Amino acid sequence: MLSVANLQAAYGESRVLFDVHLEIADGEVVTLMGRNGMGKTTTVRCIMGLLAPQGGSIRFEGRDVAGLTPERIARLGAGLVPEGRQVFPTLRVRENLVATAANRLGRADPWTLERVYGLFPRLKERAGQMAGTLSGGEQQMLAIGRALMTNPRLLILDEATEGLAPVIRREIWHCIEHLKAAGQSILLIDKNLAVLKRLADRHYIVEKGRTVWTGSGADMDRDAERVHGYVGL
Ligand SMILES: Nc1ncnc2c1ncn2[C@@H]1O[C@H](COP(=O)(O)OP(=O)(O)OP(=O)(O)O)[C@@H](O)[C@H]1O
Repeated sequence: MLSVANLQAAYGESRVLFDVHLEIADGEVVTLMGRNGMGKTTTVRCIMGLLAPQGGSIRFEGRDVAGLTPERIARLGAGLVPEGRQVFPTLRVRENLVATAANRLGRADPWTLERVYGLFPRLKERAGQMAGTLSGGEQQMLAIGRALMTNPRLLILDEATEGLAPVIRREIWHCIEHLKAAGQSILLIDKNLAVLKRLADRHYIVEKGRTVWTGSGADMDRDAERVHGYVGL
């Protein structure tokens, strides 16, 4: 469903991505790992159309999407949970969720408010609360719920659990497991190697703007020293 090859990108004069590649098939959960500043968010920004790539290709659902607007790419079925959540702070929880509902046509089982509340009962309890007053973990749940309301074919989570309390992290991981079991394709960025290894089908590691390693969790165990070096453990 997603195929990124030889992706190159820059901020002004400063080249950041040199050769990133990654593939996600239907229903797969794939991770993108690497130390801070190695190019994970920039890769996501290119996939979502938030930054125009300087070279390489990005194919999503069989189409070349490099250079399309973020709106077009979102409509093709890419849903992003951005780093830092970015919920609408002055809208209520319920309003945040309905504000982005889309892509329902032709979906056998579209996401609804009730389904999101079923996944995250805390959001139901706080449906009338301003999103800006939620805890960090609740905001992350809301950001995930908001992305799901667009019925994405591919859900992308940038820093899925960063800065969250352990109990909330567990809830987020549980939710991702649930989505995976339901066949949702997911691109996951996070630093929790142990959980990612268990949860994801395959992994990609970027180092200074290049994909330097790819493999399964079992490959990771076999190649532990190199992998730990790349992810900074
Ligand atoms: N808006 C920007 N303007 C200039 N340089 C940027 C900008 N955003 C990111 N960079 C630089 O691009 C490089 C890659 O950053 P990116 O955010 O993609 O890394 P990352 O792997 O997602 O890291 P982190 O885990 O810290 O988010 C870094 O050197 C960063 O300083």
